[in-house]
Amino acid sequence: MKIIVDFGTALTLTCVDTHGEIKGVIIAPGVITSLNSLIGSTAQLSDIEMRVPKTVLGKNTEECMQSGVFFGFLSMVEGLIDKIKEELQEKVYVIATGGTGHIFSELTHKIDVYDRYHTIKGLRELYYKYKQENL
Ligand SMILES: Nc1ncnc2c1ncn2[C@@H]1O[C@H](COP(=O)(O)OP(=O)(O)O)[C@@H](O)[C@H]1O
Ligand SMILES: CC(C)(COP(=O)(O)O)[C@@H](O)C(=O)NCCC(=O)O
Repeated sequence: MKIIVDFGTALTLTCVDTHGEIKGVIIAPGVITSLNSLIGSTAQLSDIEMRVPKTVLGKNTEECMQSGVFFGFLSMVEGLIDKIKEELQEKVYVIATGGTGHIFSELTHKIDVYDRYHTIKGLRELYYKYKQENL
């Protein structure tokens, strides 16, 4: 079983079995989408440097927001991976991709590999599959 965690505009977790069949999907707001929404919905919170803070407890507004963004989303992803494992009772191999995926893959052992071009590779596979079938 594989889980593909896509850190894009949306944060999606797609679970695929060994036959390539989709077992189910989770869609949540993406990291930057969520941060932009927070900034846009408040008067005093402005943009932050995209940096992982040293401690989970922030001592100024920027560190507090960095903690929420990085450790918050990290905990969500780790928690969701565990919940999928629990539900399926199977070992899973976790692949991360998408805009901010490289940052999160370095923060957890629950992600096995970061593949920046995973979605594009999938589209290429589909292109050749259907091209062959239509010949
Ligand atoms: N190198 C990067 N570092 C940090 N954030 C990025 C980077 N590249 C893209 N993003 C953010 O990731 C999101 C887009 O994700 P991406 O995987 O590129 O596309 P899609 O939304 O189509 O899956 C946007 O919110 C964008 O701001
Ligand atoms: C969940 C998504 C917004 C993710 O988009 P992404 O972050 O990859 O750009 C996109 O895959 C989507 O619009 N899915 C729709 C699925 C449906 O309507 O069933």
